[in-house]
Amino acid sequence: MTPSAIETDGLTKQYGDSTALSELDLTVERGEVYGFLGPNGAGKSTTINLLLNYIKPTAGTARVLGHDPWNDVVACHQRVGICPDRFDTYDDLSARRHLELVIDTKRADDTPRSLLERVGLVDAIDKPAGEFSQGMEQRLALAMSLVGDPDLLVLDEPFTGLDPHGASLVRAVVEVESERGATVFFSSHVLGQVELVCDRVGILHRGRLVAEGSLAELRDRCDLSADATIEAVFMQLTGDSVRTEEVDR
Ligand SMILES: Nc1ncnc2c1ncn2[C@@H]1O[C@H](COP(=O)(O)OP(=O)(O)OP(=O)(O)O)[C@@H](O)[C@H]1O
Repeated sequence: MTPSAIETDGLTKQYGDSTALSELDLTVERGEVYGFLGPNGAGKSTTINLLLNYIKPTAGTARVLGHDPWNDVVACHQRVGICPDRFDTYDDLSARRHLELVIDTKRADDTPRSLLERVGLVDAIDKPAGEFSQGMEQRLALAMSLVGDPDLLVLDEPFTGLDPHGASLVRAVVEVESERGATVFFSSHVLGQVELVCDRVGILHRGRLVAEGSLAELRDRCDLSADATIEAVFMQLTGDSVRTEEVDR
């Protein structure tokens, strides 16, 4: 049986007395587009950083494409495309060179030009990244995440800093990747965009997963009408009255 794209069991991260993530049980199936939502400080980046072995858990386990991210990191990263929330470019290197480095590392056969075409950055192919705007850096990071047709794309806040053209382009990339069979897992505060692309969303609040499901399922859970926006669902589930110990799937 093919393992799930992401599976966590009791995943927990403490910083001193403060709990950034508490006993997260999460399963993202292959081919899903999963939106990971939550207010500032909810634990979204902590979860992503744990899954990518950027930080170690205090407790719990995780599997990424069937691999243990802490003991099998090379196998994990080989088939995962990562678009981080903060991306530091090498100022003197061009977009082309950034992509060549990732293509070499992943032993992929993409070309920088074809990747940059997908993110609308081909005109800047030979420009030093130090001259890029924030949105251009974001597009370059997205192009780098697509190298080698990853089985799992992990996008941390992919819509941040993008104009409406850029946001539409990210959605198109997600759709193409999903049609290709890739799993897409992303965090976002841009709820309108999430609504347009996700099969399922999970909502984190104060380090706990408080709800998970399709938008229709979450509307039902919140007793909201069929035309309620994801923002209305989000506001209800992350209000102070929510009982964070309950996870409703
Ligand atoms: N290195 C650290 N040391 C101490 N506390 C940390 C550290 N990193 C994160 N935290 C805390 O962990 C909690 C979760 O942070 P995290 O960055 O995962 O939230 P987030 O949901 O990604 O937030 P945002 O939407 O603002 O990016 C916050 O309370 C944050 O202050």
